This record gives sequence, structure tokens and C-alpha cells, in this order.
Amino acid sequence: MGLQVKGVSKIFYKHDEPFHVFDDINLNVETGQFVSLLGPSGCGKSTLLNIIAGLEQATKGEVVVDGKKVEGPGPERGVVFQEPALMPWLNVLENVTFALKGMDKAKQKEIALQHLKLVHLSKFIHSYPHELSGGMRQRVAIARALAMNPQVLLMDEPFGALDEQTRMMLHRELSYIWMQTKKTIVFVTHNIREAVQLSDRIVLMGTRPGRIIEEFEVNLPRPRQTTDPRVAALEEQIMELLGGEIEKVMREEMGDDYNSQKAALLYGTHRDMGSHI
Ligand SMILES: Nc1ncnc2c1ncn2[C@@H]1O[C@H](COP(=O)(O)OP(=O)(O)OP(=O)(O)O)[C@@H](O)[C@H]1O
Repeated sequence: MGLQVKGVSKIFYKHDEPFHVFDDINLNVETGQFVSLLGPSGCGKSTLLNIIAGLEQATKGEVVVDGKKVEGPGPERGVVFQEPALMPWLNVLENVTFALKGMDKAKQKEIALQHLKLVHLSKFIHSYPHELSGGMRQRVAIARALAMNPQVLLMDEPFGALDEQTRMMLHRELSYIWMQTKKTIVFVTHNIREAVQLSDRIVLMGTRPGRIIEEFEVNLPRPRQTTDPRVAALEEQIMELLGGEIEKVMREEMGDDYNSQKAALLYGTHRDMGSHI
């Protein structure tokens, strides 16, 4: 199931003043594609994802999923957020079956177990969220979203709060799940390495005003190795493009305190200094 973002603009009102997040965003995501929205803080990635999810309304334009205009959330679009939002009083299995309410109980259990197996949590179905690591909790959230069998999975920095090792492990798991399930995935991140590891296509967003600056097709075999010179070259190319955008955000946030050399040291805005934006 593909989706189209057609001429979407968003204005928020802050203290009665209009704030233009972005204007006239156009994006076409094909069925089964893994597309990352990558850009600096505040460029509107989450807002765009929320509009696709139907959790936020576009000020102008529309989103069309499988030929139908999005008017609100729908079962064909599953969402995974940075915080897994599990119910602490339910165990892992119940957290997933809860999402399948209305279905026959035995069927609920069968589907939940099948998806918990997919994220390698079969041994933990009776554990409670507080007994799990952050990575495991996020895998439950992914299983819960997939159990509802959405054709489109919308992910908003799902691994943003996890340590590097867990994040890398989940990258491999998500790639595997994507290959197994053939879902269409839209994935928000501000991490260049993550976008390059996972995506078929990277949509680079800039800020002030929010817009799409560039798109990259990533035709590299999976799993992608960071040591692969083609991976490194693409990361470098993206960092080059985004350096100016990040500086723009920092200048705005820091005002007179902004100093480009210090910013490079502190936040790695210089092109040789890391891939995290
Ligand atoms: N409900 C809201 N009301 C007012 N302003 C908002 C609201 N939601 C987001 N914004 C503003 O819209 C802009 C875009 O926010 P958004 O969260 O979409 O950016 P982002 O690119 O996802 O950033 P980050 O990577 O930091 O999460 C920001 O300036 C933010 O302050």
C-alpha cells in the first residue's frame, strides 16, 4: 500500500502568532518501500509523520493512502513512537493482545505470539514492561503495531532513546522484519547512519522553512556495513548537505551565544565530526 503527500502545509499558532512548519510538501512512497525522513531538529519530521498518521491535520493539502484521503487514524497505518507506551499493568503478551480487542481470544493469542516471535520475545511473554530493557520494550511496541496488520508502518525515532549497541541490533531486526513482511515504512530520524543503514530512500528535510532539500535512493545490499566505502561516502554527502541546516537551527536557538567553531566541537556540525544530527 503506497501513500502520497500532496501539497501539504502546516501552520501552528503559538500565542496567536502563525508559525509555518512547512509549506507545500510533496512525497510519493511506493508500496513496500522503506523511506526515512531525515533532518535537523524542528524541521517538521514528526509533524509530517503525524499528518500521515492522521493524528494531526494538514493546514493545506492532503495525504492519500491506497487511493483514500486520510481523515484521521486508520487500521492500515500503524504507528511506533520513541516511547513504547506500554501498559505497565499488563504483561508482554497482554500488551499485544490488547491491541487486538474484538477478535476471538484464541486468535488474539495466536497473532500476538506470532509477532512476539518475529521480534524474538517468545521467552518473555509473561514479563511485565518494568522487567524489560528499553530495547525489549520497543520490540513489544513494534510487535503490537505489526500485530494489527497495518500495510503502512509509521515510525517516529523509535530507537532514539536507546544505546548504540541496542540500536544496531534493532536495525538488523527491523530490516529483517521489513524483508519478511514487505510493509511500507516511513521512518523519522535525525541520525544519518540510521537512515543509511535502513532505507531504500532518504528524504532530506531542511528547516526555516521546513522543506525537502534532496532525496537519495540507497541501492546498497543489506546488511550494510559502516566500513563499506559506499556507505561512508553517502553519509558524508548527506552530512555535507545538512551542515548548513544544523547551523541555522543552532544560530536561531543560541542567538548571540552562537560560535561556529564551538558548535562544531560540541555538536559535530563539522562534516568530519560524526553522523548524528
Ligand atoms: N502542537 C504544536 N503546537 C505548536 N508548535 C508545534 C507543535 N508541534 C510542533 N510544533 C513546532 O513545529 C516545529 C516542528 O516540530 P516537529 O516536532 O515536527 O519537528 P522535528 O523535525 O520532528 O523535530 P525533532 O527532531 O526535534 O523531534 C517545531 O518548531 C515545534 O516547536
